[in-house]
Amino acid sequence: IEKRSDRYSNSNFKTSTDCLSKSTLVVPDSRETTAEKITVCYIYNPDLVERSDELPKIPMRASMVHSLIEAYGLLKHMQVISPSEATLEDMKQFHTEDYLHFLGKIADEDDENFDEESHQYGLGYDCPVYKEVYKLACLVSGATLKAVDILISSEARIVINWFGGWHHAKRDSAAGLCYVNDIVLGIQRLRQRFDRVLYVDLDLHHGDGVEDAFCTTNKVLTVSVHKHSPGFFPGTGSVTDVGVGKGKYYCVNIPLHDGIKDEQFVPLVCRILTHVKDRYKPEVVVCQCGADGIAGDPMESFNLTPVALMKCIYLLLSWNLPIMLLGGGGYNHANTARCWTYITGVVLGRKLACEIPDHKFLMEYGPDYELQIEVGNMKNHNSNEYLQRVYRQVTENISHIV
Ligand SMILES: O=C(CCc1ccccc1NC(=O)c1cccc(C(F)(F)F)c1)NO
Ligand SMILES: [Zn+2]
Repeated sequence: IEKRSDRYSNSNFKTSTDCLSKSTLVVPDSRETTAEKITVCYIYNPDLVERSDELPKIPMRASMVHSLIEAYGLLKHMQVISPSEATLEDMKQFHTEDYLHFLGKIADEDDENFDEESHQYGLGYDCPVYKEVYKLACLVSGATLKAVDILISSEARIVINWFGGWHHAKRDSAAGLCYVNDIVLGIQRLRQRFDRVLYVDLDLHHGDGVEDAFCTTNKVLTVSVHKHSPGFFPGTGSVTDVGVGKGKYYCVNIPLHDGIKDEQFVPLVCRILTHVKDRYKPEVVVCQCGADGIAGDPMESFNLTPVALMKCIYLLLSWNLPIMLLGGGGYNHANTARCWTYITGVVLGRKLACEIPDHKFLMEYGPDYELQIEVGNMKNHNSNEYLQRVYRQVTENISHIV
């Protein structure tokens, strides 16, 4: 029986010239083990995907992610769990009644123009108003809450919800394409069972909605690594942003500039996460795996490959704590599907073929039709001196964690 500490142990962390990139993690094919002892739950149902497909700015992305995971034959190695919709009561644990009622009103009344009211709830250009938005909010929140229930009941210790991770939403408004903050709702519920929650945000953007929700408490430690440049959304998340009151030093921000590559990103993030683990001793981990920092994303910011995200997640998995993996940004839909499918494969300890298998969306993966993503070659504005300075400031902040 393969133990989790074996599957994700560093000794297993072999790199090899696999198709994904020159240094790729190759874990022993789990067929070698007599039986998979590690249960991985995958949150999915057709409604959740259909509604997520309707999200403005990422049309059909959810279907592409799920279809690629299915095409690689990974569903049979996971417990596929169908979530129910969150209730108004569930969402009121974070969001205001006014905001939720407004979302609900959009669904009920027809083409009444909500223009003036919309803006006070952050709806409009960045977060377009659309009829089914309340339904989406219930499904997405329900999915993450279901994932949390699985961790709380110890049914599994690894749960994946690629349809969640909407880290910008505020208690009384939508923001940055996020209509409901499923992550905050999930962490609030985790706190009913776990004393110390670690939140890690790997998305290109600062996880401001989650940080704001927990910046005054030491019961949730948020770590966000993100692009931090003048005028880049949301603009928060500087290294001096450490939290307030009892939460002071329990917000960790790793601000980066354009062009960072795996080789700089992985050591910086993994060293910081290791310091955080040693000092904070979290009991459960939530990781937002936004893929808009991957090379080829229209955000055109970072030069990461999926291997970078995978190596950070692999470190988190090696801690042998209950963990929830969530989606997030990612606007090159094929690359986002490639990234999250690759991560799903690694979590399962399965090597994936380089060739994208034939499936409904195969044409989206041309012209190479490969799982690998070419390393980006945008100019790197992160000097080693800059990264050293950030690392020193962050570790100095972390040293105050008791
Ligand atoms: O990815 C995000 C939110 C990104 C965002 C924040 C605020 C306003 C708009 C956006 N999203 C975009 O700008 C966006 C979304 C989809 C596709 C594009 C594209 F133009 F880069 F393709 C851009 N958070 O993790
Ligand atoms: Zn993002």
